[in-house]
Formats: sequence, structure tokens, C-alpha cells
Amino acid sequence: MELKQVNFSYNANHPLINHFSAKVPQGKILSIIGPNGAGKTTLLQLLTGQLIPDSGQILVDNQPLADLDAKERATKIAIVSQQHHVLDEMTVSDVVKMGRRPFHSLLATISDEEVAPFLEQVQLTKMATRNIASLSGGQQQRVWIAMALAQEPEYLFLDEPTTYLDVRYQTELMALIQKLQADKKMTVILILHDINQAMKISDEIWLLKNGQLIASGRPEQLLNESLLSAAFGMTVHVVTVPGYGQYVVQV
Ligand SMILES: Nc1ncnc2c1ncn2[C@@H]1O[C@H](COP(=O)(O)OP(=O)(O)OP(=O)(O)O)[C@@H](O)[C@H]1O
Repeated sequence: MELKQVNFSYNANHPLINHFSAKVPQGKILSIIGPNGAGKTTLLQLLTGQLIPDSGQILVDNQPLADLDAKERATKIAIVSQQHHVLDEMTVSDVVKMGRRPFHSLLATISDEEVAPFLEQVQLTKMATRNIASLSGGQQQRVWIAMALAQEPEYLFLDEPTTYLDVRYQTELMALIQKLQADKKMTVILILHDINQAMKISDEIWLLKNGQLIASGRPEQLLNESLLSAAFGMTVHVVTVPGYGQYVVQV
């Protein structure tokens, strides 16, 4: 996936994404980080086709994203966002079936057996018949991931997936994402607020500010106090934690 000279603005007087060019590393984990309002969600929505660039091009497997119809796009790109359009009375299995929609003309023809492997991948087999509303936030997050996996995408996007999760669930979720990526060789693109999570999980990081890509590279290349302090507008230290490695502390 590649962005070529992409421009986008919500308001003609304030261009947000400006001549943005970058290549998403194929089959790897990419994290997009940056301060509030940097344009991370906007960039994700451009890459997933939810927003259309004012000019420039987004290519998926060397094909313009704009040329893919909704069904083709859904079999390539899956999104775990923070908004969910499901009914409380739907079961976990029903929700995951929604991810199989691109492969069927009717939701009713999708069997429980068809979605069982995706529930197993996120360890929710035992909860298949539970109502989605009765699950904890961490369990629900795994349902959204199973729904996205049911699309069998090449590209899995996750927008701040650890928001509202406690520290243990955050760690478990990051481990699950890494395992799924390794097993399925998908390209995973995450928006993360926690710099240390991004450093730990990513093969590559994009640092955004004011709609610009101000730095990109392997995590160790971004572990730079002056770069991070300037990007986040606050003093950032990189310290060494015994048994862990380098850790970013915002002071
Ligand atoms: N639908 C919209 N209409 C107008 N302006 C918008 C809209 N969505 C976002 N913006 C503005 O675009 C800028 C970038 O927003 P965006 O949500 O992409 O940033 P972000 O880096 O994801 O921020 P955050 O970390 O706070 O989620 C912000 O100034 C925001 O106010």
C-alpha cells in the first residue's frame, strides 16, 4: 500500500494532509503515532477508503484504491475502529458473521461453523452464543478483531485498539495482534497513543505532526529524545529499564 502526493483538507482554508508520500511496509506491523490532532485518524480513513483524497493517489497492491468496489475493498482491508454498528441483542457469533458479508449475498446463509475458526483465533469459542452487550470491554475488542479477521484481509487497521482496556488486557491484546500478524502474514496498521507500545510491537513507526510525516523508521530510529519532545511538545526522556530495555518517559 502506498500514498503518492496525497492532499486532503476538511476545510479548504486549512489543508491538513499535505503532499503525503509513503509506503506501508508489506507484511509487517506499522504504528502511526503523534499528538492529538496530528491527522492519524484522517490518514487511516484515507488509507481505508473512508475518505477520498483531494488530489494524489493511494495504491493497494499497485492498483488505485479508488478503483476497488466496496466488496473488493472489504476482502483486502479490514478496520477495527472505535465505533461499532451492532445491536446489543446480537450474539458474538452473529457479529463475527458480519465480517463474512463480502463473501455472501445474504447474512442468513452464513453458518456458525464458518465463523468458528475466527472465534477460536481470538479465544472466544466459549462465548459464541453470548450477547455482545454482556461481554467486558476487552472481550468485545476481541470480537471486533474476529469480525475483521473474518474478512480474511491483507491489511488490518486498528484505531487506538487499547483505549479503555486495563494494562493487562492491553498487553494481551498487543500479544494477540503480534501472533495473528505472524500467523497470517497480514500487514497490520495501528494508531497508538502509547509510544512504548508502539516501540515494542512495531516493525516500523510513522510519527505525524500537523498532517506531516516528520519521521519514520524502525522503532530504535525514533527513540530520540529531541525528536519526540518536539513532536509532542513536552519533555520526553528515554531511560533504560533493567530487563525491559529502552522506555520513553513523558515528563
Ligand atoms: N470530520 C471532520 N471535520 C472537520 N475537521 C476534522 C474532522 N475530523 C478531524 N478534523 C480535524 O482534523 C485534524 C486532525 O484530526 P484527526 O482526528 O485525524 O487527528 P488524530 O491525530 O487522529 O487526533 P487524536 O489523536 O486526537 O485522535 C484535527 O484538527 C481535527 O479537528
